[in-house]
Amino acid sequence: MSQPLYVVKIGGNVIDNPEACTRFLNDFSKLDAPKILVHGGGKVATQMAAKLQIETQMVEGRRITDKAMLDVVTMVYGGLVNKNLVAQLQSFNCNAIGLTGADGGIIRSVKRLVKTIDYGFVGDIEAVNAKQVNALLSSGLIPVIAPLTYSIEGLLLNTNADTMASATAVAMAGLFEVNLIYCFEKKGVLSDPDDDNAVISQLNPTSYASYKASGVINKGMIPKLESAFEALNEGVKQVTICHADELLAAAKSAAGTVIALNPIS
Ligand SMILES: Nc1ncnc2c1ncn2[C@@H]1O[C@H](COP(=O)(O)OP(=O)(O)O)[C@@H](O)[C@H]1O
Ligand SMILES: CC(=O)N[C@@H](CCC(=O)OP(=O)(O)O)C(=O)O
Repeated sequence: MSQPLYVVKIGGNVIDNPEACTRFLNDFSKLDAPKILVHGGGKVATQMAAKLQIETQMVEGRRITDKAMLDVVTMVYGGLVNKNLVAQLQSFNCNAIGLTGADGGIIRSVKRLVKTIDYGFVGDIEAVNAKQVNALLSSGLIPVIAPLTYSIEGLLLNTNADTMASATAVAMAGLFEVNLIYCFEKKGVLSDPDDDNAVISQLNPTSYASYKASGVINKGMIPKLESAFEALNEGVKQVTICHADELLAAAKSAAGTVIALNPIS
């Protein structure tokens, strides 16, 4: 059996809350296996853009990214957020190295082309260089990956952080037994968006389709779940969506929503 690897994604609402973010990073540093952190930061980018009088527009969980917005997200994700996470992890004895998908050529994408919507500088992931990521892990470093990728034409592209985590988990599944954990500010996927305790303990494609059709699952939860199912379909061993304070319990399948391809008996 191959070695375990955690791929953990932390969302923007937690990053925007300094105390919650510090608690999460402390727990992340305690995960007792090789690990990778993929971060978002959408909320911070929206706030920074507003300060610069740049309006944010999201379509189906993705940010419309013109050149001005690309400059904002590059500064916020690749700089401010990524480097602060790395510095804090160092204080927890976790030797983190901050990277965008362009660094070390780890995540390549193509400019997103959708006939009806011009997303601008947004990337759809094409390839993850698992060998390069593994070289970092082998030298004892903990990769902390910002949601920016590169194209073969040399563009830097804004890329949904949930799909970055899923694609990274899938690529690493060839080398490790991967446990993918999405952490955010709710206790899991909720059956009632107004009740923070209404956690769905297991979600499969059939129950997902029905919650989505009824509007219970919406917005940013859609790319998160679609990338979660894709990860399982492509060899990732376990996928969980949980509160950032419950990472260590979720790592033992004891918290959050477990995503499954078939109903779990
Ligand atoms: N059924 C649901 N359960 C939990 N959250 C949901 C649900 N449907 C929609 N959401 C929304 O999805 C958001 C998470 O998506 P997103 O904002 O992209 O998170 P992240 O910051 O982790 O990337 C939650 O903050 C919540 O508002
Ligand atoms: C293309 C696209 O939408 N990119 C995302 C990347 C950040 C992200 O995904 O952040 P969260 O995980 O905090 O939502 C964005 O700019 O919002």
